[in-house]
Amino acid sequence: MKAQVGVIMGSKSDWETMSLACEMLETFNIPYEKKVVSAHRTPDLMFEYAEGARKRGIKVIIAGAGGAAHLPGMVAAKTTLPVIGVPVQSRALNGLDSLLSIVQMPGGIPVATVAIGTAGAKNAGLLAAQILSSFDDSLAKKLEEYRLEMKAQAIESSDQLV
Ligand SMILES: Nc1c(C(=O)O)ncn1[C@@H]1O[C@H](COP(=O)(O)O)[C@@H](O)[C@H]1O
Repeated sequence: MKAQVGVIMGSKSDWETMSLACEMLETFNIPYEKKVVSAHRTPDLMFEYAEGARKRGIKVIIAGAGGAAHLPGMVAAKTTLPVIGVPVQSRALNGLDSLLSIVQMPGGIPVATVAIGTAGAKNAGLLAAQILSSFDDSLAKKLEEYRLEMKAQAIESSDQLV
């Protein structure tokens, strides 16, 4: 099936984080593609990817990068698709550098920035699913079920406070 979500990351070393976004997309049976693309190391490929994404049927892009994390913002500059930015936790500055590089976009070029690290990556997958659910009732239903399951687990967890 044709990919609806493009999951890109600055390096293979980001996969440990970005795989959480992919797992979430798999939970909701959303077809996706994954690729290493870097604003710094493969700028031409990044432009090509961003410019061609909509034409190829991609509806949402999830872009993760660490450190000087320019990838999400630069991809957003070259497409009008929604871009979700995942700040990967860096070793030197714990991901604060990644977060600030992604979140402070200039007016006119938005990136929906999630939290640092794996929790952010998981939410990025979920947010992509929620965006797609605006035009897909069966996906909206699956998201409702996911919420109900989470609620039941939270309520049950009280019994485990021993
Ligand atoms: N921030 C970027 C970009 C970019 O923004 O285009 N490309 C690679 N990187 C980041 O460099 C970190 C270290 O990469 P390596 O582990 O390959 O040295 C990764 O977290 C990657 O996202």
